[in-house]
Amino acid sequence: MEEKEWRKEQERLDYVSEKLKARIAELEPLVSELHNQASDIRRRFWEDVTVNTSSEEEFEETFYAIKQQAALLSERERGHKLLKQQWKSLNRLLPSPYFGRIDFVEDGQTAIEQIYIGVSSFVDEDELSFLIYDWRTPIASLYYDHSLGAAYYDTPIGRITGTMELKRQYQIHNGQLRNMFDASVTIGDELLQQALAKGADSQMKSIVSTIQKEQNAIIRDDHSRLLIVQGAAGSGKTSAALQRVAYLLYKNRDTLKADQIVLFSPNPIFNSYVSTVLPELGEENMQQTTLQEFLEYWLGSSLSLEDPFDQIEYVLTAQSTANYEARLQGIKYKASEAFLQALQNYAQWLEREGMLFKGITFRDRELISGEQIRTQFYSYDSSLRVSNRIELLQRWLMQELKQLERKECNASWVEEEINYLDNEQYAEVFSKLHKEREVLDLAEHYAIGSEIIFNKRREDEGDFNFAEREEELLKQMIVKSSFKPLRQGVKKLAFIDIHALYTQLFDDTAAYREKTGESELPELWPEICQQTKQKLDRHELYYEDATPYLYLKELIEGVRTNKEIRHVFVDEGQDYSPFQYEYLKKLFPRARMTVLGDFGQAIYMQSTNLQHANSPLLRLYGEAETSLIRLTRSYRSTREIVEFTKMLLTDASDIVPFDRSGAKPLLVKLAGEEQREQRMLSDIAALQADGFESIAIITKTAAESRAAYEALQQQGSEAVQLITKETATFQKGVMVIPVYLAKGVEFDAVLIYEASAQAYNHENERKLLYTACTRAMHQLLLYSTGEWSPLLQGIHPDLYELTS
Ligand SMILES: Nc1ncnc2c1ncn2[C@@H]1O[C@H](COP(=O)(O)OP(=O)(O)OP(=O)(O)O)[C@@H](O)[C@H]1O
Repeated sequence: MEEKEWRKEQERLDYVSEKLKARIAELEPLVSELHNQASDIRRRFWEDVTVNTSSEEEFEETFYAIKQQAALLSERERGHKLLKQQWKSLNRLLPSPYFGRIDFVEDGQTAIEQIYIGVSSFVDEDELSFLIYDWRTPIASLYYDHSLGAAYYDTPIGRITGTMELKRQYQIHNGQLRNMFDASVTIGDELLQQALAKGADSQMKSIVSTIQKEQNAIIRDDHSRLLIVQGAAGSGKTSAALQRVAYLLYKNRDTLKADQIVLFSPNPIFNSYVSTVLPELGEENMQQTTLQEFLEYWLGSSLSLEDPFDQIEYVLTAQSTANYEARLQGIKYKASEAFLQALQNYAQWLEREGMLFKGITFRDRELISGEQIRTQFYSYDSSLRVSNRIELLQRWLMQELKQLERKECNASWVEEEINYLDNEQYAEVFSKLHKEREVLDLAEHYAIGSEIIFNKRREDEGDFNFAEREEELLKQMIVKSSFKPLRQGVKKLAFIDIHALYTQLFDDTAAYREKTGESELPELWPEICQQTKQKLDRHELYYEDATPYLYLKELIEGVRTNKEIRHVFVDEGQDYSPFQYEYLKKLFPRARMTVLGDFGQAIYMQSTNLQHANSPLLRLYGEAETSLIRLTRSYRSTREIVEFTKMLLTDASDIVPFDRSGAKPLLVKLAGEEQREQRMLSDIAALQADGFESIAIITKTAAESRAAYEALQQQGSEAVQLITKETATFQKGVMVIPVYLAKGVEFDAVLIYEASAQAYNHENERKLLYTACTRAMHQLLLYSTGEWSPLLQGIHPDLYELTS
């Protein structure tokens, strides 16, 4: 029976492969023909239109000929692009046309429908029979959501119910059936087992053939304004997010383009790690950025911004420096909703008083003083919002500048400057004069006419005084170009002194309370104020100040929104502050948001709990518009690693390992650093001999990474890469990496460089250690040159091996 089934399936596969090949062969000449046609049109564009502007009619004709030619070209180019896409997607299908099948009988029908599912649809010549269904079609969701028996799927016209009689998975390589499983309950664990047993890669892979039911709910969520996913380490949050992007692009293909989706990722390495998933699924990549990149862009070059990596490095290493405690309190407070509210109140206070403007100066003269601007600002109707008044102010300043510019033409420096003009500038004035002269010529005909008709003497030719006019124009030109930066400054609202407005918030406690109405302040507020001001005075900004600074800027200047973006994805969402979420919401008013994260990995001080009953995230869009999905099953690591790592968390009872077995984590105790380095190198050699290609030595900080890298090199290791915050991509191999840069990424084996009490001693280091250990897929080794970290001491000895 089984052999017969296998043969039948191989026959169908051969049939579909032949069809695919035939269609590819059919398309190939069309693709290249359209390509040739388009290049031909482009090449001969100007040969085929006769440009004639001698009369209005000829001109019109030329205009339409060009328009027609351009339309023809764009139609051919569009046609070519479409066919090429089809051709590409067929070629993508060819080696492995589908990965699943379901047999479904709709209620009230007798016929069994066989649905084969692949990465894109393929329809037979009759244009009706689907030989392959795209995994994103409504019917394909049956495959992910149901097991045998009663099943249903939702379509735009309603729910279809029926019975699923068969669910089958295939492994197909190069058109050959390699494996076939009939699944019953979940999507065959066999395929998943095989997928998870594979080695780590420097690029993430798509999970399309093994998407799990709870992940499918994330991928296909169509209704939430905000979708929050709280998922354990390795539960497939990032994978599901990328599949979701592909789904959204498919479902809304007529209205949504890839560049209307933006993904905020934790670091540049992660960007390159995930960049191949969507192309693998035949879709274009969405926009990817980090919050840092984004903040830097909006802050411009006037301030130098600390990055989150330097901030965490400070938090982890600067315990003994002065004001450390104040900085920590500052980081926390500036991330809070309370500070957000304080800034909103401050903006209201500024409606009445306290606005600060920079005067407009020109050649060391103050043309318009800050005080004048302020008086003008407060002269506007006080019921107008600050941002509206700023708009009025901007117009007023432009007018003022226009008048001042006119006056400035008579200044003595302008006359002097005329002598230094270069030829080009003269030529420009000359051509302008010439144009005026032409206008004059035209006017001449008119003047002769009117002289005769009205019997009135026209103005003398000599009335047009070239020399005088030339000087006047030259002066205007000089002043205009010197005023250009002033006008640009007004356009960019440079006259608002945001720097001083933000700084004055930190003047003293009483003033802060008065301006913001804030009552609860961090205990060390005076120190926080001092620190913040010192930094601002150096034209630098702490990372925790960046978003509030920009937020205040937006409150005053009016929000600079991006209405193009329809979907915002935030990965490692626990690392963003409530403040930052509020900011993102404001910036992308037309976007839906998907936030994926794990509070167990919240290593930054500004973290947000994603699922807590009073999580600020739940309030962001209101609970009615928010959905929360929890993922508890962890796919990345072996059962042994998950059982061990979950004990590192205080509340991890609901993390469930996927049933894949491997070696227990190994704790290696060593007498000193040199021994540790030697032992590590020999362990790495053994791991490589076992076939593990991607191995990470994870350290707590960047400083420790550098030290580890140097120590290992001294011990003779050559092929180790050091990963720093500047590293944009990584190759397979052995690398040393600080834990916060390894976020979101995974390795075959992870070696924790130093897991002693000296390295991980405090509660706030728990999540760091957890994040580091959960990067391991197959093997986890921890080293210590001293007492074991107290965070490890509570773990039951059965869950690991101990050696020295
Ligand atoms: N349904 C699935 N089928 C196959 N592999 C899966 C599936 N779900 C997750 N995985 C694999 O598990 C690993 C972890 O997935 P992913 O990185 O998406 O998890 P995550 O929740 O974002 O992890 P973390 O929060 O720890 O960064 C990846 O190797 C991914 O391919």
